[in-house]
Amino acid sequence: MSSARLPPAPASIRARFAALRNIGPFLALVWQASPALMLISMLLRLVRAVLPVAALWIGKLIIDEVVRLSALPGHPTDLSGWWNSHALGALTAYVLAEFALAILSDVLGRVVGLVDSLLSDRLTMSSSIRLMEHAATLDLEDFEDAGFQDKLERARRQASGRMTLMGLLFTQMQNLVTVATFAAGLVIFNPWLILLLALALIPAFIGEAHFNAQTYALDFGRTPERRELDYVRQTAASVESAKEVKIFGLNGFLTERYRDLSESFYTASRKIAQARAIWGGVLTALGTLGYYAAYAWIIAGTLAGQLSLGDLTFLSGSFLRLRGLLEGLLTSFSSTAAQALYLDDLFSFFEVQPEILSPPDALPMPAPIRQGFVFENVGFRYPGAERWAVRGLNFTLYAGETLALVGENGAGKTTLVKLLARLYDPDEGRILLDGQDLRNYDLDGLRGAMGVIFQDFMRYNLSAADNIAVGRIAERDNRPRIIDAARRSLADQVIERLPEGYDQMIGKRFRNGVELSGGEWQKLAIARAYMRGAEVLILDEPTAALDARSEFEVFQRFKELSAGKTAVLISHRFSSVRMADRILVLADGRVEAAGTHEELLAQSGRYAELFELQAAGYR
Ligand SMILES: Nc1ncnc2c1ncn2[C@@H]1O[C@H](COP(=O)(O)OP(=O)(O)OP(=O)(O)O)[C@@H](O)[C@H]1O
Repeated sequence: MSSARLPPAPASIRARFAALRNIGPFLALVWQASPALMLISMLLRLVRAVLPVAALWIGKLIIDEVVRLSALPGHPTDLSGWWNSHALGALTAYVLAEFALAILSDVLGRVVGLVDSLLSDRLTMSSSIRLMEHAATLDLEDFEDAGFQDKLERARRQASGRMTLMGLLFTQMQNLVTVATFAAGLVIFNPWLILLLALALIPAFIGEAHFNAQTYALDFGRTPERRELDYVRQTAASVESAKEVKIFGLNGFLTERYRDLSESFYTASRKIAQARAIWGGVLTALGTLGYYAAYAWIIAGTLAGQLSLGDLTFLSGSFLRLRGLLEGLLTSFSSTAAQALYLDDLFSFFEVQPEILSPPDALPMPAPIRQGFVFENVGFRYPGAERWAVRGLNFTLYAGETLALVGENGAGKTTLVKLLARLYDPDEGRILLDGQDLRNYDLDGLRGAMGVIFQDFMRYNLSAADNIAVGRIAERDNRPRIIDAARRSLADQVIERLPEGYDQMIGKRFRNGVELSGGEWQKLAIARAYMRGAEVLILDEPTAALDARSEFEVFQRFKELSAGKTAVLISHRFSSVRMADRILVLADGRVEAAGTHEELLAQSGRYAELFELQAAGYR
């Protein structure tokens, strides 16, 4: 939790400009989201960019024409007189043109808004999908790492929340073109004035850049706390936690924790906001000074007769707009750099690469498996852990046998299963499958041939049918296969009682969802193993909540139905374990003993001791 362990936040202004390198890849991302929309947005903005200078120029022509007409000797004094004089042709044309420009600008504004919002939706969608797709390729080890979780969290926020960057960039490009057109007009009168204006704005720009960097550093350094904040808020009010929160009266504790965390957030960001407001005010005043110096020059020029009244309005209008535009450009340039820093998170997430991969010339998964799996001196330590979870593990899982794993909590049973499914690779030794290292096989093929139901299996808030179909999602529409799997795992009896049967939404998260008991959930989960139809079936204690009769039946069927398949089952109930062909007793990450139920009892070791303990409980 300490922020001291975090890498230093890139708060310097140099780092912020370095982050601008992300703009290119970002625009590529926008382009991939929808080339057509991006092109339309750019073109429309280009047209919109030149409209302000055109409108101002026509305004100047109108004023000069009015001044010229009113200076004509013996000119009419009322509107009908003017109308009949036929002298208003040019003026009428100017006014109509100005009107048409105003309408065009409004219409373009709306269309650009629409196109941008569509494009931004597509961008959110495509980057979220890319994020999900990339996350799916990464290792389990990555997900169990807190630093990775922080990175994922920041990338997720970037994918959905930071899409303002797109609008910001596009508007900046449009404003740049507008600035160029105004500047081109002004350069004719006096180029030094533009320089004056630009110089006056630089301090405000540096100020903005500085405070944006501080805000980012704050956000960056506090990602772990923010995750905790979200976690506390969710725990205080979620279906999963409501029971315990009520019974243990945790509400006050959680609210207090939330308050403490968010108070410190608030204090830190208030400090930055206050400093930004004060400094921003002072530095902007400098910019205003530059503007009025230029304004004074224009007025003096008009009084001296060097500039017409139309020139005066055009120039002062241009200056006013230019000042606003330059100020906007400089500050938004700085916030673009800030947003680009956040992009670092997204792109650096995309750079994380999985380590558990298929080799280039991967072996196909053998079907059927002929010899089985051989663990040769296998050792594994979880990342960052001091203790070995398993070490010096030597045993064979023969093809076609049903092997039970027993051992006390933390003995390494689940770890062994994770190694078998290559969710992790061993740090020492190797696992052979039919004589070849497991790492030489095609990873998708290997995982596809395994059906593992973990003790902490997922409770999907999906329909009953889909909860089973996840075992082999490609067969989701194969209802007979789903029903068959349910029958084998005894889940059919649970589903029969649901008001909408297989189409019943399960879980309390969505409307019309029905909650199941722990044991009923387990029967659904076990059906996934049958749905999978895999060659290697592994049940890692997903039966703990089943009543004694159900567990007996489930394992009895499991034994029958997995005939000819390689199967591993983990259970703390000896009545189930004894059905296995062979039993491995694990202790402290090693195989302590192996044999059939009878053989192990005869050895009078840990197995016999644990069996006796359980049996005594029933006498
Ligand atoms: N993700 C993890 N990160 C770090 N250590 C872990 C992780 N999972 C398990 N361990 C550690 O590895 C050891 C073996 O755990 P494992 O889950 O394999 O035990 P188990 O025999 O399945 O226990 P149980 O009967 O309680 O399910 C334990 O000491 C545990 O603390």
